[in-house]
Amino acid sequence: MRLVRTALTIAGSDSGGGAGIEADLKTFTAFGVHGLVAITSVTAQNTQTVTAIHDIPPEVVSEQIRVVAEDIGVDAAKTGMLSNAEIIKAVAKTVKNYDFPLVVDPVMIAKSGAPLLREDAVDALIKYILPLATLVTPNRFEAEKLTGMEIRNVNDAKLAAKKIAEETGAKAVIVKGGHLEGKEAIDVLYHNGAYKLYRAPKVDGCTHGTGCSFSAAITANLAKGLSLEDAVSVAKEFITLGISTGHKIGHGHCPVNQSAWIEIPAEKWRIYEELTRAVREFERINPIKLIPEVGTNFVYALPFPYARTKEDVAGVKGRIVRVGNEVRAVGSVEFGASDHLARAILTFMRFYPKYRSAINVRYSEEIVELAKEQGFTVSFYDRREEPIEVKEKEGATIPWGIEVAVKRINKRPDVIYHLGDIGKEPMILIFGRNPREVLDKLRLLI
Ligand SMILES: Nc1ncnc2c1ncn2[C@@H]1O[C@H](COP(=O)(O)OP(=O)(O)OP(=O)(O)O)[C@@H](O)[C@H]1O
Ligand SMILES: Cc1ncc(COP(=O)(O)O)c(N)n1
Repeated sequence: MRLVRTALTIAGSDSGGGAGIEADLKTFTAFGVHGLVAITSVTAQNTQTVTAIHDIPPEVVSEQIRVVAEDIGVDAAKTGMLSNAEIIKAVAKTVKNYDFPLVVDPVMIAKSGAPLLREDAVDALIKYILPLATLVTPNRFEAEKLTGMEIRNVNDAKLAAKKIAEETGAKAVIVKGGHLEGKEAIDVLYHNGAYKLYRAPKVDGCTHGTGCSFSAAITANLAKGLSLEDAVSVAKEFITLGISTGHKIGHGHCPVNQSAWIEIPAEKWRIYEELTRAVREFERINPIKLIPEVGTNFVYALPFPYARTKEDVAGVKGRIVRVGNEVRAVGSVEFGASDHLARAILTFMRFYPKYRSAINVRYSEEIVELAKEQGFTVSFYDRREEPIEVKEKEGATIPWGIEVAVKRINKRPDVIYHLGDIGKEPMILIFGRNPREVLDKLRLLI
């Protein structure tokens, strides 16, 4: 028996790696599904434009489907850019020979505005492909084209989803809300005579390849045996994360980040292990004199572009404190466990993204002097110079202070200190790329 699930994408290639089969394969990988491909068309494309389209002969498209289906087996498939009526007919004829679920993303126009389906092929799509669909995933404009209706809101989307299902014989339809007005991206699923809404906050980010990646995520999860409703739920979470964490590459619409889905959990585990080890080492060093009244924290943030809020920064729950003659971590390493130091590292990372770890220790003039003698770059901020509007804003002091200290010198600081204020203990912060580097610097100060 084959243990790994497989998903097939029948779609066009995007040389920019943002949409099409490239997006589909990355998405399949993110879900641990083995990806198979049948390329329909090769596009010369970047984030701004499509400059050339070379369609693959229909019999070659069919043959790609046949060979993988017969040798490897297909657990679920999707279609993307089908380009012309001949390819559509060939794909329909071939997929009919198999009984895998088929997700149809009725791709018509690229984000950049280029047509990806010939005008005269829309009828063929409706006639030959949609009746075979387990699910059709039109966006607002595609749903308008398929129904002839105008879609402005969720109610219109509901009517359109039902109309497409009833008129084409598709088993289910989801009208996507990425292009509808409003603060939320609401997708409307019509399946078995009932509606289900999928909601997510509309995020500012990278949207090239959203439709491809969303339908590929549904396909991967159908291949893994999830119900249609559950597969859509996971895909919705996946696409929202992918849009918000997209790398801003190119000069047009930047692409969805499919790897965030696996990279973030993998990085979190690595961070947890490294920081836990470093905290144990810190306890072993037992630097009693370095522990401030408020305790020490030791933090390690997710890499760029994933470090955004304190929940993306690991720290020690309850901090590290003095217990008699010993230095002890109160709780274990957790994401979201630090507030102050998390804000400090997030600000530092805006200037030096590779410097993801920090520790705070008791202030003393000797340590600042020792740091300078060791050749560390030292900077500071003065809480008494904090502007009133910053003082009044909850949680704004530390980001302000770190920014002031970083900008004070034109070199990356290893150490930043402040002398405190009324009711605020003075403090020294040590920065490094990782907890090991922070500990190495700290050792030189003992
Ligand atoms: N800015 C956004 N924030 C959150 N979710 C979004 C955003 N834009 C689109 N989505 C979601 O992404 C998925 C794809 O929807 P969209 O309407 O963008 O598809 P599409 O237009 O077919 O994409 P493409 O243009 O890549 O083909 C849907 O779940 C949609 O709700
Ligand atoms: C080969 C191919 N397939 C699909 C899309 C649609 O994606 P988008 O609308 O995000 O550009 C594309 N641009 N290129």
